[in-house]
Amino acid sequence: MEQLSFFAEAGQTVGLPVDILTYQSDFLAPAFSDEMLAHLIQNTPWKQKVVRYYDKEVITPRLSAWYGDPEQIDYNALGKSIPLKWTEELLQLKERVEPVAGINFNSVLLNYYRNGQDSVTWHSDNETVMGSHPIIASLSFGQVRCFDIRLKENHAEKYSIRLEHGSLLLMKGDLQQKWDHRIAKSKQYMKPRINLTFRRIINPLLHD
Ligand SMILES: O=C(O)CCC(=O)C(=O)O
Ligand SMILES: [Fe+2]
Repeated sequence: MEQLSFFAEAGQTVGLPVDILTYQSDFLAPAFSDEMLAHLIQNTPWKQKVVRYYDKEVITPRLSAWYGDPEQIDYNALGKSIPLKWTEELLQLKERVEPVAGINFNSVLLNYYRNGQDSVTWHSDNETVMGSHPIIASLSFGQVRCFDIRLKENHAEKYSIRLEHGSLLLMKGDLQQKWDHRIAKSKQYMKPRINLTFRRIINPLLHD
């Protein structure tokens, strides 16, 4: 089974299927990204989620936090947990990614991978509350980790992108419908990494 790797060279990502993913390695300046990484690690009320898998309770191998507009959206009615309110820093980042994504986001999920043992398993973000072809903007800070994708119907078709400090990955098109993605564990020494995925929850109450 062959695994292709796409490495960003001077802002160019060779061979990347651009209809589902676009990647910009140097989206945010390194000094700004350093500050943001330290700020987010320090000032986020990180939680380790427990999720039910059939009859088992599984502790997710990473920390997370969920921010959004609790006054605008009835998250409860949509089966989502109530988010924290936007911070200045998160709003600043939201404003940076929106013009590139071409949409406005109303929620962001933060993941904190403390070391190489932290990970997110194969999944797709295909919740109906985001519509069938969501655009999700993903900002990464800290340790470079590999973002793997594989076709749901043919696991042999897979690609990997190294998500760098200050990079922006846009997930779009068929990615959530036809592909799964993950951040695998690593046996190598890994420093902390923070990832932010900006999402647009479709609000039935506002008909948007
Ligand atoms: O950490 C990442 O780059 C991806 C996170 C992710 O897939 C998610 O939060 O749904
Ligand atoms: Fe995801």
